[in-house]
Amino acid sequence: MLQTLMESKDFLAFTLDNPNNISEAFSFAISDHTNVHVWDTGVIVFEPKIDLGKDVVLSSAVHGNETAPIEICNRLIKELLDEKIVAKQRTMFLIGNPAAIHNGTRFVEENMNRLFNGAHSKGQGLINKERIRAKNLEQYVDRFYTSQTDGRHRIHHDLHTAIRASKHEKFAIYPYRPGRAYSAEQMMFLGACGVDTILFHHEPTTTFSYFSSENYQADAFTVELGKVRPFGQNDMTRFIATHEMLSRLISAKPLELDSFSEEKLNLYQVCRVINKSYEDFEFTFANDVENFRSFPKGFVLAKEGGSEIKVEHEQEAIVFPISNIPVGQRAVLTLIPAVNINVQ
Ligand SMILES: O=C(O)CCC(=O)N[C@@H](CCC(=O)O)C(=O)O
Ligand SMILES: [Zn+2]
Repeated sequence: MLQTLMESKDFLAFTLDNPNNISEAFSFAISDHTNVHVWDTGVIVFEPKIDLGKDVVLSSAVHGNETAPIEICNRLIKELLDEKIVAKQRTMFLIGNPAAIHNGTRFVEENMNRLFNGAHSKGQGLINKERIRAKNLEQYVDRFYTSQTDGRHRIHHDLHTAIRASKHEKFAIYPYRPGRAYSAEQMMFLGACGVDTILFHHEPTTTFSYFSSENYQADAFTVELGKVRPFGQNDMTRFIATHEMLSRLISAKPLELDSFSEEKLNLYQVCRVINKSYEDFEFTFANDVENFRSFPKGFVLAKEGGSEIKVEHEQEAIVFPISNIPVGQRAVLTLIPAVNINVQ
């Protein structure tokens, strides 16, 4: 297996050749500076012999058809294996759902980004591969973060692309983190990646980024890097800044971040999570309405079960509208401008 990987240095191809598992974990060294461990299919850890105190998780393909993040991560892995860059921070890459990548779909049986923080084992339990994989991914994150002594800086960027086009092309969701201030430095890092818009979530979720944030106090984000496209159709020039900043992060090159100012970013707080309660749920607006489109008070956003769901604030912007989901799941988030955000 090592030979196959090192011939191509293409970890994505290696992962897709082994979509369910690998026969056994393996390790090797890059020159005398980095140990590399492949713990499972889609799971590769770079451990510098001397690191500078950060534990960085970069995950992609939690949704299998969101290809741009997979290409960005695969390029970084290749550059590390080729020694074009040298890791100076412990870094784990996770390719979340290889079977869904093969399928070219968001998921095979169940949306994996609703299965974290233990949700995989609730209800009917570990009944499908996505539930098992979500549980395993949690265990890899746990092993990666807890195998070190305390006091390290834990970071997790869970990289996605959105189904719809967005008024703000790149944006991040900052998971709910009661009692912890939001990090000015992390937000300016995202800004330097071209991610100029942050949504502050207001309640616990079952997403991968919330899992790392809540359980390991990681600076964790769901990062949306643009609109979903199949392999070969991403304009990789749109990700130059993101690639550059992630490369600097893991190789501990100067980040040269701007000082934080609310004016430099678009800051929204989640106002309402609207779940689908009836099978006949439907939006009133068209499929090509962009994320962050704002609607006035009283506007009917959706209809279901004979009633109307209306905008309640002066203006609410919508993000992630989706109606072909199971009853009980999130159909859309509404946003208002963020106020009184505790930033340090
Ligand atoms: O564009 C969409 O409708 C969905 C894009 C996507 O996968 N978003 C994530 C956001 C996770 C979060 O809220 O942190 C998701 O829905 O899982
Ligand atoms: Zn996604």
